[in-house]
Amino acid sequence: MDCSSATSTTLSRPLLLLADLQDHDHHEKDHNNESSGTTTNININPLTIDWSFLQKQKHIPKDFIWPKGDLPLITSAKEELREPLVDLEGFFKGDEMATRAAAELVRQACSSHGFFQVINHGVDPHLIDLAHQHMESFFKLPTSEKLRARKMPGSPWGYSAAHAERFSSRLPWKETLSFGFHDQDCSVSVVEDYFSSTLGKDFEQTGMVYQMYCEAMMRLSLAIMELLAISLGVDRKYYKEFFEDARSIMRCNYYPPCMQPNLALGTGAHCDPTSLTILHQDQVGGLEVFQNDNWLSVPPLKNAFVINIGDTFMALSNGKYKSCLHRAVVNRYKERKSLAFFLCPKEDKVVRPPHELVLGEQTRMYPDFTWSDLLHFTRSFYRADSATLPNFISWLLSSKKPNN
Ligand SMILES: C=C1C[C@]23C[C@H]1CC[C@H]2[C@]1(C)CCC[C@@](C)(C(=O)O)[C@H]1[C@@H]3C(=O)O
Ligand SMILES: O=C(O)CCC(=O)C(=O)O
Ligand SMILES: [Fe+2]
Repeated sequence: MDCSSATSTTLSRPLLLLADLQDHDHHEKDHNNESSGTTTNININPLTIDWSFLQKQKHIPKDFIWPKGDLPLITSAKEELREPLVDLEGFFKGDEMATRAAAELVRQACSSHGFFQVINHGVDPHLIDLAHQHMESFFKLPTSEKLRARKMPGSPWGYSAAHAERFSSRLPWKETLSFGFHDQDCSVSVVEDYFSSTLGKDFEQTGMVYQMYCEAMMRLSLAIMELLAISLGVDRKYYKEFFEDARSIMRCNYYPPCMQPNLALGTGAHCDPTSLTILHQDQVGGLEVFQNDNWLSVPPLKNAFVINIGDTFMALSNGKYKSCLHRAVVNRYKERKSLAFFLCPKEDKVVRPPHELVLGEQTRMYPDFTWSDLLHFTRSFYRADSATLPNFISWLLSSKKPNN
């Protein structure tokens, strides 16, 4: 995308400042956080946030302050997650010995905390760079331009500033751009169509880049699904076939610098409700994983993808693999960006583990459910956090009770 052309069409930028607006009735009933330190008492305009204005303030608005128990102990130097790098080269070549070695690393990591990293993944490094460049260009646009892609009520896709259109406190210190991906109909490039229809001709190249990026993510996802099946000792096609008509979510995360990083969070502690996340972070650092009762930082590796197990795959593994608890912290000086591809099954597919994992005395850990039920739950009733799945199952079972 030629950024100058994008800015040349920029409308005269209306001064979109924080405005005192009636707080929206969000689906989340927030409890205002009692937090230490002076706060800027500005009502967040749910339609937009002027980050350049925000960053000039000495204190962050109260709605961005998280409860003490959620906050990073900024004073402690973060211990790094010592995570094996799973080399996929041998697996891609069909080398059985290398495949078994990779599967064993995956099994150990996923049985404990659902997180590993992969190298020699086969994704073109230039495509990854392009995806980062276009993400940078988009988030650097004037607010009025970004708002042309803003999430409309009822739609999961589009631009959001701090999810201020959904939540009224514990706002994440981030901007996001989310869109859907599937490759069932080869005649349609869903991502290209999304960018062209939402943002116009100037974003055709961006659409092409993210279409190619999502196609690469899909290929890698299916390869990892085969490796996960091997590591679990089940039919190596089971998960690949389950996800062949996947309807996935692509999300660009942009975390501006924050003047009070010890009071804010870029993304609060959570397990992804989805199945598998393939994340590429820039070189700034800020991703943390909860392991052995500790928050550990994940050092950025340019040639690696972060892979984490989500709630839906935990159910697909009958609880053998753990949904990874993670978060993103922010810092005072450097913006941070990450590309997150969330693999999701087709909405109406019943999430059920392969029979090999439910043999004999092994009971089912979770009832049957569909991804559309879980997605609806996170969009309408429950803000995804570290306990989404158990709360979802309670909600699902109670909604099925005959007297409901
Ligand atoms: C299905 C999804 C919901 C979220 C995006 C994908 C997978 C991760 C989820 C999320 C990032 C978990 C933390 C809270 C959340 C609201 C966020 O900070 O963005 C979640 C996403 C969402 O609901 O939009
Ligand atoms: O930005 C990151 O490093 C993590 C983002 C994340 O966990 C998410 O978007 O689900
Ligand atoms: Fe996540």
